[in-house]
Amino acid sequence: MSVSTILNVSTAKLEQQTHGSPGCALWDPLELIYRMVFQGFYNRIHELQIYEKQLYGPIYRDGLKSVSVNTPKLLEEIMRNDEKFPSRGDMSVWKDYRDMKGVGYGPFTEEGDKWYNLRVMLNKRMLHPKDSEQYGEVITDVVTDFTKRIHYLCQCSPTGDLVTNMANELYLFSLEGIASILFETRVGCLEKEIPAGTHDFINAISQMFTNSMAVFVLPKWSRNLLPYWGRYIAGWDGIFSFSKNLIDKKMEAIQQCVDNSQDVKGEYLTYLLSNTEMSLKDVYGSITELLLAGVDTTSNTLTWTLHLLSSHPQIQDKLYKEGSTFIPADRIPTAAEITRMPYLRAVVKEALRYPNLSILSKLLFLQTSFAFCHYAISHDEDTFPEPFTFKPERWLRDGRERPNPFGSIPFGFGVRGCVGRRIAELEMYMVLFQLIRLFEIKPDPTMGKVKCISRTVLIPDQPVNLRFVDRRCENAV
Ligand code: HEM
Repeated sequence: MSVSTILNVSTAKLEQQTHGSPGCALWDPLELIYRMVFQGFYNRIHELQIYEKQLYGPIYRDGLKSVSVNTPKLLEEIMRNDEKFPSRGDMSVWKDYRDMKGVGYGPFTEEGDKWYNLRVMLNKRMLHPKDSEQYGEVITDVVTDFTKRIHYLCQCSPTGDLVTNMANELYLFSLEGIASILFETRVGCLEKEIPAGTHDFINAISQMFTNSMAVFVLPKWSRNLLPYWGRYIAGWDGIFSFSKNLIDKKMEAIQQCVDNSQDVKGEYLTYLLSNTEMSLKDVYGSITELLLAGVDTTSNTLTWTLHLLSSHPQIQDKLYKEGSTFIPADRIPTAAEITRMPYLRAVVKEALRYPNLSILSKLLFLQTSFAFCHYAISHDEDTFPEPFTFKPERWLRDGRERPNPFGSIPFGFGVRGCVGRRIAELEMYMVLFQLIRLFEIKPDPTMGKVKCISRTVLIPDQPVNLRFVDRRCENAV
């Protein structure tokens, strides 16, 4: 059955048509529990998608009553019919905190025309490919500090070149990067001693996320009986108080300039704070949600990319050669230059497809809840020959046939797509360029084979350690 057929029938008709017709299974919620618990798919949701595709075909009604879609063509057909105000699934537990404390909504929690108006303002200076160029210098400073930290960590390691738990280091890098753009100030994540306020903020984010699943699944009446809700609220309190403090400081600085008749200079936060259509409450809500969206996503992608590069030395070599050809060794590339490096772009695009950050997304469309199985889609054999091989070349624009773009949409698509895409890409290109220029990255021989496990995103099943062999020492030998 094609998606257009589905879009043209009512939900009731869909029930009839999917029940028992070939390729369209309507399976029981109990089957889902069986798959998760007894077949062990609990932390391998991505593999479950491939398994179900083989069983039920490209489109079927799943045990949660959503219509699951798992080919690029069908995904494209639905996405291109998207509504003006697409809905982001259930964000009620995030909204509960904001309603309770009278805090503003941001792009994740806002809906309908309010969401649309917010996005119109947030997109400016962020979403256009050229917009990220203004953040080049800020990111270069963060990258420079990060490479110093890598040198320092290597020196502290017994072999002189090992960094353990890269995900943790890249989390600090991503938080410092996005915070320095959003707050227009550094927050000290890459210092040897992380400042206490920043440390508390990192703990608050972790506390909020750790308790959110329990808060989401447990009934509301249990909130005052069990500890999760209290911890979840305390997490959010810590997150908002950190953001508010930095935004208020910026506001004071702007006010001082205005009082002294000086020009107000600044970037994103200054623009939002000076925007008369945005209340201070909107700014607190939006900046906080942008911040949360921009840390794990970027750091997880970087962890996978570096792991893949360490296990594919030929690809790493090509990347190094591209960098040396494009930019002289004594110069750091500008944001405009780095976004023009085809192989670097292809490596990041392939890393975003291959372990695949976002495995599942939901969309409510014409009263039908769709579940897009991104892992199955981005491993579709017709679109990606050898889908389980890391092959950046498939994305090069050198005359070869390129895959259907809907085969991999790591940043989403359309008006509700990722607002931070250009910033994330710039951060990733910059830090990868510098790391590959300075080091040859090798796997830690004591580690076993790294597999993917599914949480909200796909993460490695063990801490990823890497060896950073200084290219200057190598060349000297
Ligand atoms: C590798 C890094 C990143 C990836 C893979 C990623 C991916 C995504 C995806 C898949 C969505 C959902 C899109 C949809 O529903 O169609 C999204 C939404 C969003 N992202 Fe990102 N993101 C990344 C980095 C960032 C950064 C750095 C920021 C902040 C500057 C950010 C801010 C947001 C926001 C605010 C939304 C919600 C948009 C809305 O609902 O209007 N993301 N992102």
